[in-house]
Formats: sequence, C-alpha cells, structure tokens
Amino acid sequence: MTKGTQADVNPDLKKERLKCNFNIQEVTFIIDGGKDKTLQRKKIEDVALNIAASIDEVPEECLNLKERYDNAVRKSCVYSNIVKNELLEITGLEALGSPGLRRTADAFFKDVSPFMLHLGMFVPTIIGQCTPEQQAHWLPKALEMQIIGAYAQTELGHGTFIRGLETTATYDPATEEFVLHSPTLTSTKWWAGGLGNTANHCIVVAQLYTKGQCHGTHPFIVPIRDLDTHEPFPGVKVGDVGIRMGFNTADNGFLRFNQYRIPRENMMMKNAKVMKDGTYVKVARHEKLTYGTMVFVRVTLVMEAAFNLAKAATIAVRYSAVRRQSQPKPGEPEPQILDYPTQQHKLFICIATAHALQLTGLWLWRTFEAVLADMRKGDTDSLPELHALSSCLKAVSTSDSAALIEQCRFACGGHGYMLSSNLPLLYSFVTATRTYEGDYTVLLLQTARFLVKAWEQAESGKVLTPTVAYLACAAAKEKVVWSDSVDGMIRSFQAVAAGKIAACAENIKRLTKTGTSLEDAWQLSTVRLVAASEAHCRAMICQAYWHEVTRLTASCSASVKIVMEQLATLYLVYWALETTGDLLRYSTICESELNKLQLKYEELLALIRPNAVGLVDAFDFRDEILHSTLGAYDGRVYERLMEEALKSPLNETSVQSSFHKYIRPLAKGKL
Ligand SMILES: CC(C)(COP(=O)(O)OP(=O)(O)OC[C@H]1O[C@@H](n2cnc3c(N)ncnc32)[C@H](O)[C@@H]1OP(=O)(O)O)[C@@H](O)C(=O)NCCC(=O)NCCSC(=O)CCCC(=O)O
Ligand SMILES: Cc1cc2nc3c(=O)[nH]c(=O)nc-3n(C[C@H](O)[C@H](O)[C@H](O)COP(=O)(O)OP(=O)(O)OC[C@H]3O[C@@H](n4cnc5c(N)ncnc54)[C@H](O)[C@@H]3O)c2cc1C
Repeated sequence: MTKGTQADVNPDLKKERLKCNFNIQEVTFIIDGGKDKTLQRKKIEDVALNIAASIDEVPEECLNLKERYDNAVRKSCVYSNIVKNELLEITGLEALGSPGLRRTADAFFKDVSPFMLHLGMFVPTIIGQCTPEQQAHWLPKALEMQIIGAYAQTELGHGTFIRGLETTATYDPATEEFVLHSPTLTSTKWWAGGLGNTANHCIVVAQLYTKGQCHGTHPFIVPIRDLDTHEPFPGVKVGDVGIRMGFNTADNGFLRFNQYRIPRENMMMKNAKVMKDGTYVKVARHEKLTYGTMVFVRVTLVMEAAFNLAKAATIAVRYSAVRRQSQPKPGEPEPQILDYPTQQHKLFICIATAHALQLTGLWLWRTFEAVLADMRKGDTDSLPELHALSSCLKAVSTSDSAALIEQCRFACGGHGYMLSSNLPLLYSFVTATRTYEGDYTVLLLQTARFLVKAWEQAESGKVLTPTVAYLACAAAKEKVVWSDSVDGMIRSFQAVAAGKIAACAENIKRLTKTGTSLEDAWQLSTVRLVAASEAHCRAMICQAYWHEVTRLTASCSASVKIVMEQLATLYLVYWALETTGDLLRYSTICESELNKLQLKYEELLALIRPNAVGLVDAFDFRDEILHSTLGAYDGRVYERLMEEALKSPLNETSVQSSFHKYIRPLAKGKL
C-alpha cells in the first residue's frame, strides 16, 4: 500500500478509516493464509516493486501493438530475473505459482506477460508429466530461462474435446524419432500463450501413433525455434493469432507442423512410454493423468478469481467513498455514493465473494496437495472427486468474479469506463478465465457426471465421498425445514442441490425407460444438469467459506470475528434471495420468512457499511499493483484522472495533423 502522508489523503477516505472498528491486519493475515505468508508477501513486494516503479515511461495502453509486445517482453525479462535471482531466494522454489509471488507480477504488467504460460503451464507440465530423468534435463533449463516454453493443446478446430485433436505424432523406429504433423487447417495449434513470437519450446499435445495404432493424446516437448537466431525450424510454421479482447501482450500463437521430427526422448514419459522398437507401455494407473496440468491450473484459478475480484472491489469501494452524487434530501450536501443501499448491494457482495473464493481456494489447494500425496503413493482413488471439485469451482469462481468485476465497473459510473480505472482490463482478463482451461458449461457437466453417479450410490445406501456426503441425508427426498441460521441455510442449499441432482437422475431414467439412448437422455437433461452442478458448487462454497471463517477466527479478536461472520452471512443470505424459487421448491421457506430474509440482508448492508473501506484496505493492495486512478490508497481520484488524461498522445499538440489534412479541406469543399 502506498500510504504517502496523511495530509495527501482525501478527507472522506480519512473519515472512513477512522470509522473502521476492527483490526485490519488480522483480516489481511486470514486472507493471505497466515501471518508468515503476509510477511513473506510484503518482503517480496518490497524487492520487486522498487524496480517496477520505474518500469514504464509511457502508459502501456498508449503504445501500438508491436511496441506493446516489445515492451511486455522487456518487462518480462526484467521481472523473470528478479524472480530467479531475488524472489525465489526468499520464498523457495515451491512458491512458484503461489498467490504471493503472483501478485508482484501485476506491478509490472497491466495486461498479461508473454512469459505467463512458461511458469504457469510449461514448467508445471514438466514437473507433472516427465520422468525424473527428463525433469533433470528440462527443468533447470526452464527455470534458468535458457529455454522459454508454451503449452499448445487447443487447435483451431478443437479446444474442449481433447480426444478430437488432430495433430499427429507418429513414431519412426528406424530413426527413433516422432514425426509431428498437422494434417488439416483445423489441426493448427491455436491460442497458446507465449507461442506466437516468444517461446522457443512448446509442449504439444498430439495423437500418438506407433506400430500403426493410435494410443490417444499424449504430451511432447518440442523445440520450435533456434535458440540463437530465434528463427522457426524448417517444418514449423508459427505466428500470432491476431488481436484479442484482452491478453494482447500475452502473445497467443498458432503453430503448424510439416512432418517435423523430434527425438523419442521428447515424449513426456511419466504416464506412458514408447520403447525404442515402438512398443507402447502404459505406466499410469489412471486413464486421465495426462490431463494433470489442467487440474492443477483449475485449482489455482479459484484464488486467481478471488484476487482479481478483490482488486475490483478495492477500486470501486474507495471510489464510492470519495464520489458524491445527487441530493436525496433537499438542502443537504450530496452524499457519498457508498451511502446508497443500492451501491452497498452492488459492492459488499463483491467483498464477500472475494473472501468466499479466497478461503475456498485455499481449502481446495490443501485438498489438491493431499490427493497429489496419495497419487505419489500410487493411490488414485480420490482423483475423480478432485476433478469434480476443481471443475465446478473453476467454473463458478471465474464466472462469478467476471460478472462482479463488471458490476464494480458499473458501480463507478462513467469513470469506470476509463482504462486508467483498470476495471476494463481486469474484466477482459477475468472473462477469459471463464473460457480457458475448460469452458464454464463443459466443466459443470464434468461435475454433473460425478454427481449423478454419487446420487445413484446414495440411493443404494453406499458410502459417499466427503463433498457429496450430504446426498445421503437428501436421498429421503423430503423438503428440508427452512431456518435462517447459518447451518439451516447451508442445509437448504444442499437440499436444493440434492433435489436438482435427483430430478436429473430421474429424468435420465425416465427417458431411457422409454427407449431413448443413455447418450441422448444425458443431452436432453444437460440444461438441468448444469443447474444442478452449479447448485452443488454454491452449497459447497457456502459450507467451505463458513467452515473456514469459523476455524480461522477462533483465535482472532472479537471485532474481527464479527465482521468476518457478517460478510459470510451476507454471502449466504444474498444467495438465498437470488435462489428464492429453488428454496420454495426444495425447502419449507414461506412468504413471511422470505420477508425476514430480505430485512436481514438490508440490516447486514448497514452493519458492514462503516467497515467497507477497512475491509478493502485489508486486501492490502499497493497502488503499484492496483494501477487505478479510482482506487489508489489516497483517493486523489480527480487529480489522477486529469494527470493520466494529460499523458495521452492526443494531448501532445493542440492541433492534430488530421485537421490540416482532412477537416480544413472538407470545410473548404476541397477534399
Ligand atoms: C471436457 C473433457 C474433460 C472431456 O475429456 P474426455 O477425455 O472426452 O473425457 P470424458 O469422456 O468426458 O470423460 C471420461 C472420464 O474421464 C474423467 N475425467 C475427465 N477429465 C479428467 C481429469 N482432468 N482428471 C480426472 N478425470 C477426468 C471424467 O470425469 C470421466 O469419468 P467417468 O467416465 O464419468 O468416470 C476434456 O476434454 C477437457 O478437459 N476439456 C477442456 C480443455 C481445456 O481445459 N483446455 C485447456 C487448454 S490450456 C489453457 O486454456 C491455458 C490457458 C491459461 C492461461 O492463458 O493462463
Ligand atoms: C485468452 C485465452 C488463452 C488461452 N490459452 C491457451 C493456451 O495457452 N493453451 C491452449 O492449449 N489453449 C489455450 N486457450 C484455449 C482454451 O483452453 C479453449 O478456448 C477452451 O478450452 C474452450 O474451448 P473451445 O475454444 O474449443 O470452445 P468450444 O468447445 O468450441 O465452445 C464453444 C461453445 O460450445 C459449448 N460446448 C462445447 N462442447 C460442449 C459440450 N460437450 N456440451 C455442451 N456445450 C458444449 C461451450 O459451452 C461453448 O459455449 C486459451 C483461450 C483463451 C481465450
């Protein structure tokens, strides 16, 4: 946080900070995952942000496309040197991809680094898909940035349906090489971040053929450019996919192969091998272990969603404390817009959702580590549950945070539309996360497969895994008795999820009994399956969020416990009101209880109001990371808007050359 002197701070923000009745630092510790994590984060921010302060002379958005790319590469090189030489010294290698380290990157890039996928997917895939010998060969080179990698799975024709990928890797035992080939236009690799102009290596997911037989998709490490000249190798055609809604400095690329050869050792062989003579050997105990990097990234995306939403909430809440508008009471001063209950309704759910996703994300991360530890011992039993869990949480967290970031922009009126508010860039970044690493609908349908099976197990009295254990009680199929206690609300959300899952299972059964194939019955039920999956996910977030708040505030000061519980209750009540129709269907809630719930919601908004600025201060974003004229700690909103406007290249001269070239001749009838 760049606090400056108190004298510089906007007087309204100053007053807000005096109103705050809880210890901000305690909340920061909870959000970061502990005091030690906060201290470490601050330490690495101090190192990295000193350098970031002077990294841009001209605002990124004022550069043309090529300049922006070159500038992003320059900054990526500076940043990766800092990570390699200084930050990892402090954190250790295990912090790669951790939220603390991740935050510092935002001080360097308003948009996305072309190196993001190198550390985000290339390195994790080497760790997850290579044998120890292969890791020893590739990992040091990748960590030292001697090679730069991308992750090329998606093709022009297929992204979701991995089994439908068309790129082939055909083994040639005569030379002990794989021949990579792109047989059609639609087989062109498309979208991989960092691939267009930056990467010299890339992980390619291709259909493996050996001894004339196809063994499905497998990952390969493929050198695509000469390390010295950076020219693409013969047989490789690579380039940029064109201008995008966001991610314009991420260097998303395309790639085609023409009978391009790589050594046998470049197949990533942890889960399956091809021997010298071409014999295919399956090593993995689970069919889908080659999808491991995607599961890892989906797990990290939940906290990424929380992080970006927290940024947007910080910007919009601080701005709403500074901004005054309208005159509801004649003769009185214009109120801060944060005093309008409708503004509180827009914004407090953003703070609560950022908490819910962050705490659920930390819990998911611990679950992921536990499953990984089991898998190292050869036990893959909990992988289906992790896949179901990470799929729906990735879908709902990215979708909610994208929608709420846009809501923050609306909450800032016209100024929210300025790029310098940083809300448009945040939105363009987060809305992509709803699609990449598995589209929203597709991932909810993956979870639905797990849920329908779990329902069948519940009906036949079998033991259920922890995240669906609630289905065992619901198998009785009676309406749950409504109560507006926290436990009561969570039980009702679970009853809604169970009721929806049961309805899907019954629909599929009904259709198959009347002669519809199972596949068609599934398709005909997908609208409700998506809804059931979302309801399950929402119930899970509510439960995990409340559980974590209770656990983490057990030893906190009373005021912190109160404010954290108010926010968590707000989250639950908000979703109860949003899903009234479902509650009427699956619980005993009635009109008078709904009215009571609405009142409770409005009371919570009023209770949270004095702490709103304190709560966003607790996210502890330094100005260098927020990049926002509207959200800086000192609230000098109007001064910053003017300062940024004056940096526009259109303000360099008072008359533009186009006036003399076009407008004047037009006026004179000479054009
Ligand atoms: C949709 C599916 C899951 C379908 O896969 P499939 O092989 O056709 O499987 P299916 O027949 O539907 O199901 C068969 C079975 O496989 C299971 N399964 C599927 N995925 C996993 C997994 N990861 N772990 C564990 N199990 C998995 C399913 O649950 C099914 O199990 P079941 O038969 O029901 O017991 C898959 O194709 C997929 O994951 N698609 C999404 C593609 C994706 O996420 N691409 C990411 C590209 S990289 C990227 O976007 C990077 C951006 C990052 C950035 O820029 O920062
Ligand atoms: C910014 C960005 C960065 C990316 N980076 C990478 C990268 O680094 N590497 C990489 O390999 N890929 C990358 N991708 C690709 C990304 O992973 C895919 O775009 C994503 O998985 C969605 O696949 P798709 O584009 O094929 O969408 P499609 O599957 O074609 O989806 C289109 C629509 O069809 C629906 N649909 C598809 N299948 C089904 C189904 N079975 N049932 C119901 N509905 C369905 C979807 O819900 C969606 O509404 C990136 C994408 C973006 C936008």
